[in-house]
Amino acid sequence: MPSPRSSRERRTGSGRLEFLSLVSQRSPGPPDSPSRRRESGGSAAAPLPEEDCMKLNPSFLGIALSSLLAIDLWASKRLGVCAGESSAWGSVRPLMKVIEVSGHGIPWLLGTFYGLCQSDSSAAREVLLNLLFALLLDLVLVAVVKGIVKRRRPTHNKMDMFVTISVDKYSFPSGHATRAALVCRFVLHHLVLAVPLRVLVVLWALIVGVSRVMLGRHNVTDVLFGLLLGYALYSVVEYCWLSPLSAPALFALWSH
Ligand SMILES: CC(C)=CCC/C(C)=C/CC/C(C)=C/COP(=O)(O)O
Repeated sequence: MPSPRSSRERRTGSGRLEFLSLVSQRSPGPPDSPSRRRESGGSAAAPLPEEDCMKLNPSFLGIALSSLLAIDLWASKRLGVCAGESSAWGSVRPLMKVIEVSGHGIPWLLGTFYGLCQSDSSAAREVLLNLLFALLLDLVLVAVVKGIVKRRRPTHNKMDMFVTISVDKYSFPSGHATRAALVCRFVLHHLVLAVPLRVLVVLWALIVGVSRVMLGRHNVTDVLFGLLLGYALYSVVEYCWLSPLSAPALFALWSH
């Protein structure tokens, strides 16, 4: 009966044992070709491609991210209570859609542009011009991140949104959430409002965020990241603040 060792060892003329590597016994070809798989007979000795090894030994970060993703998908599905007319809170869907329009890019862009054309004080023009710049920057940033991440919207989402652009088939981050956080910080910094109104502005931003998940448009992490991104974006807008001194040509366009 041949010993198990004999299949992997060969005696040379000098009597020394020469170890044959399994790799050298295999036929040439790509590492994971069907012929190679057939020859190895699926035995445990065949080395795995590097990416498979990584799947078998996921890092702590990998496990944490997969768990977060699983919780995110589960929570988003449960919270998507207005995703359709027949959903648990389907009757609230029309109200959620009004909130959706209140955070949409078109009314904000058109409203700011209209205000800019109507304003007769240079201080108001400066604020509105910067708001317009902030809204455009937000649209571009969200489109770039959506295009890079390419995360699909939740499967329970009904794609019946008011005016979208091509990247809006993706969900990460929520454009409504970034805009709500950005506009909220902008308004709180540049408009003198009574405390109840300031509270209302913050509530509006939070409700816009929550409504994205309830409508089934987004997962929870899309909205949380969107709110953070919009919050951070306001700091960029403040840093790049346009004034008659820094952008005289732009202000000359709007002076009557
Ligand atoms: C000037 C210009 C290109 C305007 C485009 C305005 C527009 C269609 C914005 C899209 C707003 C939108 C539907 C964002 C998606 O929000 P999510 O919260 O669903 O990510």
